[in-house]
Amino acid sequence: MTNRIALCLFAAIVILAPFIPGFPPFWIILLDNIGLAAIVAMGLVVLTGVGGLTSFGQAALAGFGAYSAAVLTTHYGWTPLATLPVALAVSALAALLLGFVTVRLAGHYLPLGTIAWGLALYYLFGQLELLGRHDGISSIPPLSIGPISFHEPARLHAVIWGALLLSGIATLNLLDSRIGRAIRSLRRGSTMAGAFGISASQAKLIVFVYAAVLAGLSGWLYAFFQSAVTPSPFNLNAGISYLFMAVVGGAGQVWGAIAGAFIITELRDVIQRVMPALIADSALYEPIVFGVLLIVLLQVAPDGLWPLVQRFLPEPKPRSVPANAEPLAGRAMPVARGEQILKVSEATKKFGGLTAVNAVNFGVKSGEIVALIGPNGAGKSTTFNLITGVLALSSGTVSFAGQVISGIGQQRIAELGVARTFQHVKLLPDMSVLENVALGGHLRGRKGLLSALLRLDRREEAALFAEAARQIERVGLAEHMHKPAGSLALGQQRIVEIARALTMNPSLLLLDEPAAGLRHFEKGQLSQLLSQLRSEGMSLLLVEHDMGFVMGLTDHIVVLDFGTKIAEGPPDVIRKHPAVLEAYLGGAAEPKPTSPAVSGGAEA
Ligand SMILES: Nc1ncnc2c1ncn2[C@@H]1O[C@H](COP(=O)(O)OP(=O)(O)OP(=O)(O)O)[C@@H](O)[C@H]1O
Repeated sequence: MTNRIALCLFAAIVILAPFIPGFPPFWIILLDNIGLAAIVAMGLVVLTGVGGLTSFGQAALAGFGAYSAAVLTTHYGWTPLATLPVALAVSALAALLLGFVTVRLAGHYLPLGTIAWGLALYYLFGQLELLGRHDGISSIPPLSIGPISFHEPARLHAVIWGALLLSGIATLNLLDSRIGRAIRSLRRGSTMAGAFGISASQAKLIVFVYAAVLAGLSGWLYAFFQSAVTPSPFNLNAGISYLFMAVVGGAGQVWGAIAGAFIITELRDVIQRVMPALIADSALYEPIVFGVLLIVLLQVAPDGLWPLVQRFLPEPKPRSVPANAEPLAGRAMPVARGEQILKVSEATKKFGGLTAVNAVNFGVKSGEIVALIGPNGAGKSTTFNLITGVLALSSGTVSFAGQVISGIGQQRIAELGVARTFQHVKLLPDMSVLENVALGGHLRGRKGLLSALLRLDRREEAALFAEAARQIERVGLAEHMHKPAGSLALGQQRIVEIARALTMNPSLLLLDEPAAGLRHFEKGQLSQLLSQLRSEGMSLLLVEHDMGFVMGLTDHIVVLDFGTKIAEGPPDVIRKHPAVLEAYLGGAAEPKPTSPAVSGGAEA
């Protein structure tokens, strides 16, 4: 059973529950509170659980939805339904404005930022005359759609859980989309996302607005549920509570939001019912007991409760790879074979007093494999970062296919067709190899948020996954396609990164230590693959410490030492170059082969 069908069945049962004879009205109210909270927590599933952005301010965003409904119906006589688009738009706009400032904050500054505006908005709600100050707004008319009134609890209950169902399906759709993968990539930092043309700040803003719209929807429903709105349900405590729901339930999982909302709401309710029977002045101790129970819960299930439940559920079926998907559009090589595709001119990078790369010049011709070698700390990875736009040059330029690319930004460089792998593998370990590789095709897709939410992106997704599968087969990892990327050996993870980069369909491929961690025969296979790419016209620049691998494969070698180029030329020349021998072994011998030549080239 798919998640969507399970969600529909579950929501249907909950919606129909009040029609069971003898179903206590009090339970309907409890279920409604759970549903309302779960909608907000659903946004946090994507924002915090998937995107890694912690927000304590979601309750305040729900306030925008609630107050929009309250003001427009009571002050201006709008019909309840007409206020819905406004409530969602106001919440989205507020998130957009707050997000512009907040998502740029990194580390603990981000949650602190959300606390700051969460507090500020709560006090604002309590001060504005229009919003009735701390007394709020009462006498909100019951929700109605045309002639149908939802005054009756069972009906409003159906609307709340119907809204939760739609939110859950939209969230599942979002997570299973090109935009969803971009959001997931945020957890590995903006450098990895940027390498595939994903704007981290844009992805953060999207997820921020999405979570705010869900919070706004919950707030809008709350206004009609309570028939009154005051600032207290939108204070910082409520914001913390929503975050707890997402974390306790299992941040990152749609079912986790529902489980978390259920547990926190029910726990609070049980404490409030049981404690007065046990001790006098129980109200004093309730928050303490609640806090202790939460800590115990988090100790027992640090990843949340839903992953514990999942252990008893059948394994989800691996994603099927469409056999007859349309091929993705290709990319013409930007320069003719043999012409210079990459030119690094006087590239210099200073970190404070340290010159990591010092006026380095070299080039890569189309259809050529060039190696950048040098002892540890020579400046190789820094040079990669300068070429791919991760770091800004202190001086000098980098040109790609005749166009200066220094300063144009990581994303634009990726769009031009420069793909890379990383020295320290940057995969999403919980995601399958297939999904990780599909991330590399981000720029080859076009479908945005709306298409993802409405699932109008299936053709494009099929094409992206077919391409990802093709690249995985190409690098020889077909049997691992459906495994979590983190379960593979480190050497294999490096190969997954190559498949991911190839899915971008690059003209220039930069590989940072691709052979590290591979066994002898795997190095042979990798060498064959890279030779094959070269014969297809792709250009490659690689950083590699394995001299046997480098000498047997490359056409040209550039040697750095202490940030300065000390030699360049074909492998035969480099192997005997006195400056290279000096840099590597103090002049005692040739650069030491750490593996035999693997591509039929000369042994180092
Ligand atoms: N962000 C940074 N801030 C300060 N210094 C840095 C930074 N990045 C690199 N360096 C320094 O720049 C020098 C070159 O580092 P780089 O990582 O480019 O070397 P490398 O040749 O790739 O080495 P290795 O083979 O060990 O990976 C080193 O001295 C390193 O400590």
